[in-house]
Amino acid sequence: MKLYENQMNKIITILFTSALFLLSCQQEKKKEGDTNNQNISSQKEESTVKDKVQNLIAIEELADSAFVNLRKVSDSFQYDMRYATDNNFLGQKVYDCANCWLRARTVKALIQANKEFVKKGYKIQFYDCFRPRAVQYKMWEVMPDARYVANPKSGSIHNRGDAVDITLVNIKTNKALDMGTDFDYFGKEAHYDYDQLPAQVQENRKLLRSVMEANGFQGIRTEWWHFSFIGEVYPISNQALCNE
Ligand SMILES: C[C@@H](N)C(=O)N[C@H](C)C(=O)O
Ligand SMILES: [Zn+2]
Repeated sequence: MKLYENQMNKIITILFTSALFLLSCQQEKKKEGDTNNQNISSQKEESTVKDKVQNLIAIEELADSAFVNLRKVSDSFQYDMRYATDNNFLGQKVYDCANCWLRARTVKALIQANKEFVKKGYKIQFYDCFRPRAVQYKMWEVMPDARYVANPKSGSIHNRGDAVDITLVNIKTNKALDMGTDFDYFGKEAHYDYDQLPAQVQENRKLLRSVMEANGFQGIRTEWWHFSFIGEVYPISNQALCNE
């Protein structure tokens, strides 16, 4: 009887130990699986980031006069391309595509300016970049006043790919800073030197202008949003807005 009990105990112990062993093997396999899944998903994330960086054009390698689609070079900017909508002073959509085309030298300077804004918690939002001359003619028909629209006969710096209409956006709230008027408000309140505005608005305008000037741009007195890159005046271009 004693012998039988001993043998039964041995069998139970062996069965129990084997069960434990099998269980721990299964858990180990599951852990391995989890780690593999984690590795695969982090590899995926890494390659998405890499693809993003690799897909961007290296601006440093381009000639200053080359035309660049800003979205292909950097993802650090924001866009509200008004002429590709009907929310503008013309009351109609005059661009088929909301691309921001500019000369490479202007893009380089904008990237530097934006880095300074980002350090302060803001980033550039574009209203307009390169503008076809045909649109300049349409604008002049509606607003034939050189304080607000450049005469299409001589052409705007926008038509040459070296001017931008911009504001600043708070990175945390994604809201545009208060500049006192909307973009393309053609009146004295939009003049850079108009001083009947809250101190904060005047500070916002100053911040925008000081960083842009420090990076090679020149503003105009009558529009707080307009900046031209200072340098050789390049010819008027026929760059197509809808190119990739
Ligand atoms: C129309 C306005 N956004 C603008 O850019 N005006 C300047 C003076 C221009 O046409 O060059
Ligand atoms: Zn402008």
